[in-house]
Parts: sequence; C-alpha cells; structure tokens
Amino acid sequence: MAVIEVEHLHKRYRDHVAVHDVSFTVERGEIFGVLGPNGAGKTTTVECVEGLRTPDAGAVRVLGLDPRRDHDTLRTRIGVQFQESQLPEKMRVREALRLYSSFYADPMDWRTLLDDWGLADKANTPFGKLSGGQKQRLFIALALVGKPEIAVLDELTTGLDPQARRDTWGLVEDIRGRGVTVLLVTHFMAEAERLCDRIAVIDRGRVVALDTPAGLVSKVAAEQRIRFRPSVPVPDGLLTDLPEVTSMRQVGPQLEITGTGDLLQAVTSVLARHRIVAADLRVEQASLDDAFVALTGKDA
Ligand SMILES: Nc1ncnc2c1ncn2[C@@H]1O[C@H](COP(=O)(O)OP(=O)(O)OP(=O)(O)O)[C@@H](O)[C@H]1O
Repeated sequence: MAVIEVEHLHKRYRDHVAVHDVSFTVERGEIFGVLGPNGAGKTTTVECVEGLRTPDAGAVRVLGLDPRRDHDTLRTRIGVQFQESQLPEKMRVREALRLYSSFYADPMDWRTLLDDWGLADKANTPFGKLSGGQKQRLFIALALVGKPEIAVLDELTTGLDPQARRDTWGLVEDIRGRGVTVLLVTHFMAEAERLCDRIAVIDRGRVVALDTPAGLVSKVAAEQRIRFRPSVPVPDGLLTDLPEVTSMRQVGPQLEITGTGDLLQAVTSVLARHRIVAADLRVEQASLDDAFVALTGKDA
C-alpha cells in the first residue's frame, strides 16, 4: 500500500524552478531514498511531502491525506528530522525529549527512547556538549517520540565521521524494523546503497531514474571486470571462448577479463578444471557511484 504519493510535483521560488516534474510513490514499510546532487530539488520535494510548502502544480498525498489541508492530523503521524537541526545549547537531552513528547496526545515514553537510542547516560547532558553522532541520535529520537508511521530523514549523516555514519545507518534500519516507513534524503551513495529498498534519483528538478540500488547499477553498466595473476600461462581461447567473456588483455603479470552475466563463476570454474590458480583475484563491478555519474553527469 502506498503511504506517500507524489504526482507531477512542480514548485518554483519566484522565477527559479526548484522542482520541474517529480513523481514517485513510497510503499508502507520501505526505506525510500531521494538521491541527487546539490540543488537538485530534494529538500523542496520533501518539504512538500511534509506540508511545509505548497506545490505550484501536481499532487501530494500522505497516508491518503493532503499534507497542507490535513496538516494537523498528519503532524502526529509523520516524524521529521530536519536538515541541520538545532536545539538551544543549554537544553538537556531529557528536557528536549520531555518537551517534544508534550506536543503529542499519545507519545512514546521518552525514557524508553533514551535507552533505545543509547542516550541514557547523556540524559542530563546539554545539547551543546553532545558529539555529532549523539546529536543525530537525539534528533532521531525526537522524530520518533510521537509514534509516527512515516519518518522523514533529511541529510541524516552529513558532517558525521565514518564510524558515526555507520552507527546511524544501523539506527535507520532499526526504525524500519519497528514498522515505520522511512523517506531518506541523501547525497551519499554508500548510504543509499546500504539502506534503501528503492531510490529516486533527482537531477535538476526531475526524476531521472527510480529503481532498487541494484537495478540502478545494472541499468548503467552490465559489464564486470576480473583481474588475476594466473599461476601458468592461460592457453589461447580457454577463456575468450566462454560466452560470458567479451574481452581479455594482459596487464603486466595480470590478466584482465571483461564480460557479462555470471562472469566470475564461468572463469573460475574453467581455471579450476585446468588446475590454474588465480592469485590476487579482484572483481570490479559498477557501483551506485557509476550509476549516479551516468544518470546525472555529476560526480557523487
Ligand atoms: N527558499 C528558497 N528560495 C529560493 N530558492 C530556493 C529556496 N530553497 C531552495 N531554493 C533553490 O531551489 C533549488 C533546489 O533546492 P533544494 O534545497 O530543494 O535542493 P536539494 O536537492 O535539497 O539541495 P541540497 O542537497 O544542496 O540540500 C536550488 O537551486 C536552491 O538554491
């Protein structure tokens, strides 16, 4: 069942069109990524979903409701973690959670959230003294305090170090594990690849592709490359006769094989049959980065 429906969304700021034509639907229980370069229109799109902006054309439905007209009803059903959120420096973690829970008729017990998000020993710490990762965990906890059905996370891990980013990914998976649908705005490929069930790639205000991470990659590059150092010279035709192999070349002591389909399996089983050992074997596959560059013409 679709919980978010965006149809031909169009939004401009004075004479600047931020979103030309964006359509997608998000199914209940999935982590849906909105991925794109800076200024692509991601935040504007998501702000229309949150009811913070009015579309100039097109339609947005969230849980079957209109985010602008039904804002009061939806406010308790969507949890939002804003890009570059801030709280007063001196506000303590427990105070922030207590304050936010007071906004809802039937909030989660904020003490449980402290435990769930590893903040129990920071309950009395002022916001300004938290690390980047702890601040993000607090913002996630605040977004969840109203027991939302949908969580919108915008640039969740920007500014975090790699370890804190990875920890945060685990938390996003936990959110989904609780049955909450997640709309995730990001420009980190690894984040989108690891977390998202499906991704809409947005560029210059338009959806240029919408698929699973693997689907996006396979759209732009079906070719794979294998490199290895054979223990003995490989006889002519042994590998190039395989239907999976499209080319083979010698690069120093290494052989580089390019091909499609189940290339690795085909090559390694022939080598094994001929008792040839493939040392330093490496498989290079197209990544979401390659897909992103091919789709948007921009480096991730
Ligand atoms: N309030 C505003 N007034 C005028 N122009 C705006 C406003 N907000 C955004 N824009 C412009 O609209 C375009 C889309 O911005 P938006 O923030 O939606 O993109 P984004 O994909 O979220 O970018 P980023 O990854 O940098 O956050 C940009 O060119 C931006 O400069």
